[in-house]
Amino acid sequence: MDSSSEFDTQSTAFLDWFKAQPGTQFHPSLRIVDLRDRSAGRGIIATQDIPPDTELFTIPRSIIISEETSTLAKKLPGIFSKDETTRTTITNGDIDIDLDDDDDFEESVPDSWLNLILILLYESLHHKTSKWFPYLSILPQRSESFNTLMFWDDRDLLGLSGSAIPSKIGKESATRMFTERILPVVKRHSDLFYSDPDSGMTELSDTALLERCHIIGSLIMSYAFDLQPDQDSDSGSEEDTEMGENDDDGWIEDRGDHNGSSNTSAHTKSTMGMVPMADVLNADAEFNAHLSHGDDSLTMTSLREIKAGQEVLNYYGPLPNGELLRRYGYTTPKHSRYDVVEVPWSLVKTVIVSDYKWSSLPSQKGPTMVKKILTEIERDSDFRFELGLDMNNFDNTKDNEADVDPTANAGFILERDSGDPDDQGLCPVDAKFISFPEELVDVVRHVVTMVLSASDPTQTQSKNKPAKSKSNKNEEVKKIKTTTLEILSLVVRRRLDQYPTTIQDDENLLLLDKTTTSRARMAIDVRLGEKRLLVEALEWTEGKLAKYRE
Ligand SMILES: C[S@@+](CC[C@H](N)C(=O)[O-])C[C@H]1O[C@@H](n2cnc3c(N)ncnc32)[C@H](O)[C@@H]1O
Repeated sequence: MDSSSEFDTQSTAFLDWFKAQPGTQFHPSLRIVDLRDRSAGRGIIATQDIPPDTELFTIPRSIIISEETSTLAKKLPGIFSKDETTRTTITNGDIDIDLDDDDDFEESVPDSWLNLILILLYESLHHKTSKWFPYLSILPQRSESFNTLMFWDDRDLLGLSGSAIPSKIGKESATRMFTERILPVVKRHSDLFYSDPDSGMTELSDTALLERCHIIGSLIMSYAFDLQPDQDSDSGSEEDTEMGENDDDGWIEDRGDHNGSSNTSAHTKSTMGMVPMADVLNADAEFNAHLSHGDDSLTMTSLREIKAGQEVLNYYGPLPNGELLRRYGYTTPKHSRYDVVEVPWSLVKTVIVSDYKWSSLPSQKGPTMVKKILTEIERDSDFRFELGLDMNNFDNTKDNEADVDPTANAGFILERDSGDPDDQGLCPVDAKFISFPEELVDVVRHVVTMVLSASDPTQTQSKNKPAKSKSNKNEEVKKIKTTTLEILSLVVRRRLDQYPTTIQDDENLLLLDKTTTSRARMAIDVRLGEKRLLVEALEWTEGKLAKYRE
């Protein structure tokens, strides 16, 4: 059988299996299709126009793979008990494992992500006899099937030089966690995990098991859903929850980050599950379908009319392309509205101390004075807190440095004002850069004020200095503002310099280089999007400066 007919046969077997499960529904105007020609795997399209608010498909909770339905969870109740005695906190790509006093973590792995890895590991080792066999058959099972950053080699990752995204892959911390939390469970219960005589599977080596854990971990990251208890019984307005909006901030995202790289605690009340059919949908920043979580079933509904031939699209959240690539292994033009650039505090400091020409300071003493002011700010924990320099908000690789220098991981995130998608899944307004992060502006302004006043003779001389006139004061405020903007402009330029290629290079590569492989192309999308954001920030800053200079 050639690859395309095998692909279609598996899709058909899966659809037949799905329809045969009690409680499922599948709209007759939908078809599962092969989108591999545009590197999008399987997807679902409408075969006829589908009106808004139509139930596209319904998935009973009984066919979701989760702790509630898994055989393994029933066989090892101790491990899957809700009585949690260990805690895994995931922050910025680093994972702290906080073991119970008796260190008996093996019998109690509470983390919903780890639980689902164990469950899927068990199901994959019992593939042929699993009640989910047709579903498991359409899920990616080999590392070559993934484009998520976890599986990129060093050469692929070179394409992302300059971007902060490679520092968030977290492969080592995931390996450590699998070694400490998954492998001991599998070894202790090898009779269960390798009990399927049809699989012909002998016990896997540690290396092979770890490889499987990475594949399943990545599968969960890009396919699993956070299962909310029952949205319909929420206290919020029913219409809102049905439309998939929560009360405070718009769209509920079905997916958390389960690879340890956002400020997500993996220790949440909701469980995670693999939801057949819902995970056949691809997604984009503009989408036309939404999954709502009912008591007994989950329902995918159309948010607006879906024309015949159009793809049904879900939503993974307001993710920048770098993050979309890391978690899901693809990029789209629409997601670039959410692109971000990280600016480390160390770069801001270099600009303030070495790059910026402080015209009001004597040339020899200047840098020493600026350095002294910065050191005082950094030493004072109140100041650090006030100016946002206590944030360990990115770059998980610098743990040891953080012990010595509490500002080692501090930084700022530049982004556009992008708004939320509306209730039809559309983004009606263009995303625009409208300001630097408040903390960055505050800290630069603070340093500027201190440096300027330290170098102003009227501030440092006598006790009976003359009171400043109003116009002098205005001049002073203007000087602080322009200096702050000039420094910010330099910061952006220096940040741009950190990318080995220019925007023009990248645009030419996209247009001219026909040999560009798909990973190389996605890397260009990420770095180009980030550089375009920086240029927008630069133009915004220069526009402001021009106004002040007038
Ligand atoms: C939940 S699955 C969707 C079904 C998937 N296409 C398949 O063949 O099984 C998520 C994965 O689909 C792919 N995907 C989702 N949306 C996409 C898009 N707009 N363009 C390209 N690939 C997409 C990515 O590989 C992602 O990790």
